Amino acid sequence: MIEYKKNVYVFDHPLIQHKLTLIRDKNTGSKEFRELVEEIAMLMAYEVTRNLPLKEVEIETPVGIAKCKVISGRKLAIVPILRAGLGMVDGLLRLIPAAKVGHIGLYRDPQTLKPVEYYCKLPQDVHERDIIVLDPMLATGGSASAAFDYIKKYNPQSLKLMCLIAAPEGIERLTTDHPDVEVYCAAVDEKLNDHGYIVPGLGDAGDRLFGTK
Ligand SMILES: O=P(O)(O)OC[C@H]1O[C@H](OP(=O)(O)OP(=O)(O)O)[C@H](O)[C@@H]1O
Ligand SMILES: O=c1cc[nH]c(=O)[nH]1
Ligand SMILES: [Mg+2]
Repeated sequence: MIEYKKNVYVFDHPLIQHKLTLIRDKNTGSKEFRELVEEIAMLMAYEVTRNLPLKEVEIETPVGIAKCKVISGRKLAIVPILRAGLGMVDGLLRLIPAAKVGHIGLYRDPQTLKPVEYYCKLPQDVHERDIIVLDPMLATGGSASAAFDYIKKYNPQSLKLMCLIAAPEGIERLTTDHPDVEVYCAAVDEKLNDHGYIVPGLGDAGDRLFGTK
């Protein structure tokens, strides 16, 4: 894991990088794209949960008593930004099946590039939870910033963003608006184009996941 700047980390694990290359390819179809996004999210979850606190417990094996470790009562919630964030949810739930799932519906207006909110539903006890927001693309950063504005009203324990590809512009915006949020991504690309798309990126993540367009 590389520290890109304070609170921004890039996962350089070979499996993550290999799978990211496959989803960037314009010839990768929706079925394979979906499977790969889920797999990358699962691999990223493995790294993101590295510092979860453990506590000691005693259990009885068939042979004797063992002092072992279990995760000590941290409560997690994952919050995909619709639509594209949905593609990452199952990857996280495979490793953290007890996590609650909130949803934030935002789409980016193609003209203004500003996020438009259309749905929000979070777990009731957000204030007790560590939150991981999921969205494959951090472009201008407007959508992620709006999502954290919303979630912060509920005073969660901590905030993380997991994305696949980030633009430098999005990182700048998010770390300025929300310096307390830890950002995890698999790549920081070159720039945004005139339509606010990440270059070289992977295109429109939502459309590629769901086969729209
Ligand atoms: O950083 P930003 O400039 O805000 O752009 C990133 C947002 O754009 C995409 O969503 P989109 O608006 O395409 O909606 P969709 O997921 O429904 O396709 C993407 O999934 C992010 O949510
Ligand atoms: O490159 C981009 C930018 C925003 N949303 C996407 O899906 N892709
Ligand atoms: Mg989209």
